[in-house]
Amino acid sequence: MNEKTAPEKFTFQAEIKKLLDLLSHSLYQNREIAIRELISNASDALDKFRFISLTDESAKDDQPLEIRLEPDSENRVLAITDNGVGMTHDELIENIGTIAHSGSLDFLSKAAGDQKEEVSLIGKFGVGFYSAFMLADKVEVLTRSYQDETGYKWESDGTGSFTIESQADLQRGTSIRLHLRKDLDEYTDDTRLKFILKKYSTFVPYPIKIGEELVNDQKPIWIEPKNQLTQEQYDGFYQYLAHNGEDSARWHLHLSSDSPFQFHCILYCPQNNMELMGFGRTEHGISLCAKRILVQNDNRDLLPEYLRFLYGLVDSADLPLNISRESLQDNTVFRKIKKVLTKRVLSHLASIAKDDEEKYLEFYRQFGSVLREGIGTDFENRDALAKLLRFPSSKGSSESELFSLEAYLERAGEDQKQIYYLGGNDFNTIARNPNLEIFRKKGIEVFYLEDPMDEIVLSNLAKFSDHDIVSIDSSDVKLPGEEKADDDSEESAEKKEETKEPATPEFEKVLSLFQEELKEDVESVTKSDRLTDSPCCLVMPEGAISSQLQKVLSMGNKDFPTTKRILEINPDAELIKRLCTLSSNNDQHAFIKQCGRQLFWNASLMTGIATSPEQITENIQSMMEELAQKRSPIIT
Ligand SMILES: Nc1ncnc2c1ncn2[C@@H]1O[C@H](COP(=O)(O)OP(=O)(O)OP(=O)(O)O)[C@@H](O)[C@H]1O
Repeated sequence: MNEKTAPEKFTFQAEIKKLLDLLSHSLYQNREIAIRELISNASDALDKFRFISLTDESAKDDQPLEIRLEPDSENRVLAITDNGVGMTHDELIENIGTIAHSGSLDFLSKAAGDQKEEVSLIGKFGVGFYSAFMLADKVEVLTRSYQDETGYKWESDGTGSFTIESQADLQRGTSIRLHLRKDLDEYTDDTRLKFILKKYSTFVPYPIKIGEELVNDQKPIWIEPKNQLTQEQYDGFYQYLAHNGEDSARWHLHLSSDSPFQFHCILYCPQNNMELMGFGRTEHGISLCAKRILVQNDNRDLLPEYLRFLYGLVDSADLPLNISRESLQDNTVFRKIKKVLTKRVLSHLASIAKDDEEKYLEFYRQFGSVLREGIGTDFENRDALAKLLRFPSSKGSSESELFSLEAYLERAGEDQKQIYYLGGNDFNTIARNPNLEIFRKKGIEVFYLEDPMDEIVLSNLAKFSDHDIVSIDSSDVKLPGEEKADDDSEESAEKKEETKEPATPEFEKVLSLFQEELKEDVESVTKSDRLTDSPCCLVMPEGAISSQLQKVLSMGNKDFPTTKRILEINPDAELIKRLCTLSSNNDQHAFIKQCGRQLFWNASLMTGIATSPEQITENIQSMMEELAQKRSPIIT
């Protein structure tokens, strides 16, 4: 099918039309990144071809893989050409007629609104190719796939449609021909182009030529000794790998090893966590090379999921070149490299924390939400990960002051055998929770967990440095000193009972009236040892999960069985003392029950589990009416 056919005409998706409009009219501040995007696509196409030719004998040829820039100032055309995989007819339609990532348009519309540097993130969202229209008012793509005899020409002026027609005599690969916009003649100027290439594409691992002149040195910096590399070189390589608009990484880790297996590696931690910015789960992987040859550019198995935010490259002479993705995971060297990298990253984080806690916290505020996932998945490195966790606590003044489990234990008394936490909607609400009263009185620190994921992480961890980690809204929480009596012997249980003040018959009566009123709603009503001021609080029965966790789990599943709480009553609270004095009078029992119900509702409101606002308001109103009647018995 070599004879010329009539061009087929296609209309761009509506989304793409909007995108093209934005790219050509609004996002003009940093047009040079379009060159970077097109070079990056060319480099990807060369990677793909190199990988295919490793396993497919028929694809091999002697042509050196390279990228060429051909400026034609007379016709004001710049061509960017590669001899990579090329595209078939269907690939052309599929790859450059649809948007890969649905969020990209929204993002770009916002970026166009404030003209900020976010526009340099274009490449992240699969709109790389379309940036060609920032430079050109007509773009031609001449391409022939390595699998095809026929080549094709794609053409568009970026307004609403594109055409595709077959094209004879094309070499394998792709040539993007940019018909430059008015006033953009500089993009046919060699010096200007060299400047742009040096800025963005130094580390592209293929020769980039302008005419016959080589303009990048493709130096594999990862095999160089660390002390011979400059920060600029590390930054440049980071920009090349990450493509995220950041000038430099938060930190990098350069590792080299010769035995028991050989590998070189540079890992970079970005400044920002894109997941926090609402871009969904991070999808990029690590570039994997065997003897400097790229085997995969987005390997996601080389690091555990909870380190997915890292960018980097790993090169090992001990890895086979032509190995499938699946069997790579079973490869012994691959698995060992993964193990070493994980340990080294965690120890690097520990050393940052040791040297400069504030710097570590800056990292943790960005990536802690991803890192902590490891507690539930990486049992081998659990201890190291646990030391890297940080949480707000009663020692801080807001949710942004974070503390480690180790620092917590350093402050705890010697007789404290448990680590305490309390979950809740936000820092201030947690701080007002009556369950904390005894802890505050005794000066015992409690972690305040406003993020339910933190609670899942801590209940998953369960123990740290021989200390049980417990939620203080559990009925079996032990205060320091109490644990000693917790050896199940009857003798010690009796002693414990003896030290408690016996409940008065009046108080017992109040409890039994409350119990009668609330028998459907609570597990039991008991005397509290943890309250100092408030009249009551709700706690979870022994062994049950915490209130906050229960709330989160029932949000995801309406049928999740709710555990009935225990209502603890403080005999020293003013209100309770007064109810005790009324308890011998049978006529007052209905009122005591009404108070018991309202106290239960109040505690439910504090815990964020109240479900019947209309009943709560009705009850308060009827009590108010009664009070008002006493104050003003006659209506005039
Ligand atoms: N020079 C090229 N050779 C072969 N295929 C190409 C070339 N340029 C683009 N493509 C194809 O077009 C697709 C879309 O390119 P585009 O730059 O818009 O997004 P992307 O490269 O997939 O995403 P990103 O820019 O985030 O890397 C590519 O995935 C690739 O399949």
